[in-house]
Amino acid sequence: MPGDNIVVAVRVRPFNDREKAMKAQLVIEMADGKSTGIRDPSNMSEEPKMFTFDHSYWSHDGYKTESSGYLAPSDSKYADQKKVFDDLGKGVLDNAWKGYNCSLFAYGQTGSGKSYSMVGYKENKGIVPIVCEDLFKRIEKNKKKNNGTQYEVFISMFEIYCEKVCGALISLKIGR
Ligand SMILES: Nc1ncnc2c1ncn2[C@@H]1O[C@H](COP(=O)(O)OP(=O)(O)OP(=O)(O)O)[C@@H](O)[C@H]1O
Repeated sequence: MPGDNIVVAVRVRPFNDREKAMKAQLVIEMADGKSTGIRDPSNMSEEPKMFTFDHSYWSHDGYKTESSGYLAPSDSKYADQKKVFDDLGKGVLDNAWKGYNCSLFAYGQTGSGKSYSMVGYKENKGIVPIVCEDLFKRIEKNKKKNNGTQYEVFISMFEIYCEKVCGALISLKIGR
């Protein structure tokens, strides 16, 4: 979001096969795109504990799989990859163009959906590839307009796993 220094968002993904097989109970609710409620699974009738974020993305259900494989909203509540990019990625890109250093940080337990939101899978591209595509498209467009302008793009990507920091762009032979 341009103008904001820090934007915090949470996203709830669909149940995976393991969770479905164990008949996992849904304890999260998101009513208005900002608030996230968490219920105590041992006492579902109790009021949920409420938290407010810049964005609370409901991606648990309310989607259809298009023939391309893209998960598109079938319900207005569902936040697809485009919505997440429009809200979070576009601001990063706009600020990068203004010359600010920008960071995206995803946090969550294993399998919670960090890679899905950040990088994405196949047709469901995440924030990083869409930002890169848009960035290089805009560079190409500007290059045509301003003859001779040189552009340099620097990017770094890290994974912090079990408190160890690994460069995510280095060769697999050198890294993990
Ligand atoms: N919003 C979503 N919609 C549909 N599927 C999702 C969503 N988020 C995650 N998934 C699916 O859940 C699984 C786990 O997601 P992902 O790989 O992004 O987790 P992760 O947090 O990066 O895990 P790890 O820390 O182990 O790398 C994947 O199969 C992914 O496709």
